[in-house]
Amino acid sequence: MTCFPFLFGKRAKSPTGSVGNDEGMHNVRLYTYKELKVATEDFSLANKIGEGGFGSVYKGRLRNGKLAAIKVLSAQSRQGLKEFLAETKVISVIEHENLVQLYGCCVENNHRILVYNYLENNSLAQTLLGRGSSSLQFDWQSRSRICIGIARGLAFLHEDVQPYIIHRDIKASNILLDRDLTPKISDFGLARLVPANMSHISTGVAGTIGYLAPEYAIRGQVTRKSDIYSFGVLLVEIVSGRCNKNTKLPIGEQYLLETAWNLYERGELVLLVDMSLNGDFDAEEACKYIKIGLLCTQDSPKLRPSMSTVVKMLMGEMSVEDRKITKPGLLSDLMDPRGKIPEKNKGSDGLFLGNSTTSSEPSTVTTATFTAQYDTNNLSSAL
Ligand SMILES: Nc1ncnc2c1ncn2[C@@H]1O[C@H](COP(=O)(O)OP(=O)(O)OP(=O)(O)O)[C@@H](O)[C@H]1O
Repeated sequence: MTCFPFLFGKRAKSPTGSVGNDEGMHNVRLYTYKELKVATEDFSLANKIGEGGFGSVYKGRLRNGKLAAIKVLSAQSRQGLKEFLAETKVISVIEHENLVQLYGCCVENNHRILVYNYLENNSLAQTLLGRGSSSLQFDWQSRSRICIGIARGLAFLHEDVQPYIIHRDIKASNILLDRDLTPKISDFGLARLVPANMSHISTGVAGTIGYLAPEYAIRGQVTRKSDIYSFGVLLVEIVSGRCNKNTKLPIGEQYLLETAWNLYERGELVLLVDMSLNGDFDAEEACKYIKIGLLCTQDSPKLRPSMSTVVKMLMGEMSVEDRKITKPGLLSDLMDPRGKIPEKNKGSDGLFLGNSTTSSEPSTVTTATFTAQYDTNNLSSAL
């Protein structure tokens, strides 16, 4: 294995994680294609563990004996060498207990391959929300630990990394679990760096519709607050053990957030807690978590708490009760019965106006890229 040092500027450190080192130097490990080929037994089907939007993922054993998840980026998601290495450098210096560690990459010829720490217990999508396909048991304590861990990882990206990172694709399939069910946020490296003093960046939208904040889904407006919205959806999924949408349920109960809001209004939030816990949970805490989920998904980005506040609320260091909770922003509310977004819900320039106030933080507007992927006039099939 070849190891090349890259020069880095000085980066901040946090008590729970680190970004870079004081010497300003960091090694990005460059793997040869041959080593990764050997590690994955020629990228065999037997070693293929997943397929995502960016390419295929293989399990492999590296020469040093460590297991790795080896993500082979598809031709469409391949960047030029310079950009790829720049991004890899940024990602590989970020270390936190709740983030998947990037070991290094391979850039030989046209190959663009990322090598990550391998997590034994799959994603939350395949386990907790995987409808009995996993033997893992998630009692209330482990769910609570998972929620707090994800919140910490995201708070680290949002508030400790300089310049901060917006994940843009927080969802159950991007939360991997290690042997002890410690959650690790994956794919954060595929987000783009947003310099604190920069107002806009323009890149493709990578989110999954059910987790998207309305302002993101309609205007392609990406801020830390849109990540916080997605986290709120995920939080309610973890407590309820349900996916954000279930078409098998009667109309009116299909959208998890809508159900959560209705139950909140009726003072019956406890009914949303996963029945598979058989009542063995701290009801007050579970309801508090759902309330935090509702706060995170408020229609107005301004009303959503920061991730460090969310961590404090989850840990009981800050009260949720003194916060006014209004109806969450629901994309389904903006559509007419045919699944179209009426003109009145869009701005004069074709952007959604809704009833939200403008986010106070710099945002990313990627409307053109977004509409290329999802027809915003017909979101019902995607929702
Ligand atoms: N570090 C890892 N350790 C173990 N398994 C992993 C790791 N990274 C990815 N996987 C597996 O590969 C699958 C695909 O991952 P990937 O991140 O490419 O796509 P995704 O998150 O499922 O979808 P999308 O690309 O739409 O976000 C995951 O669901 C998981 O099962």
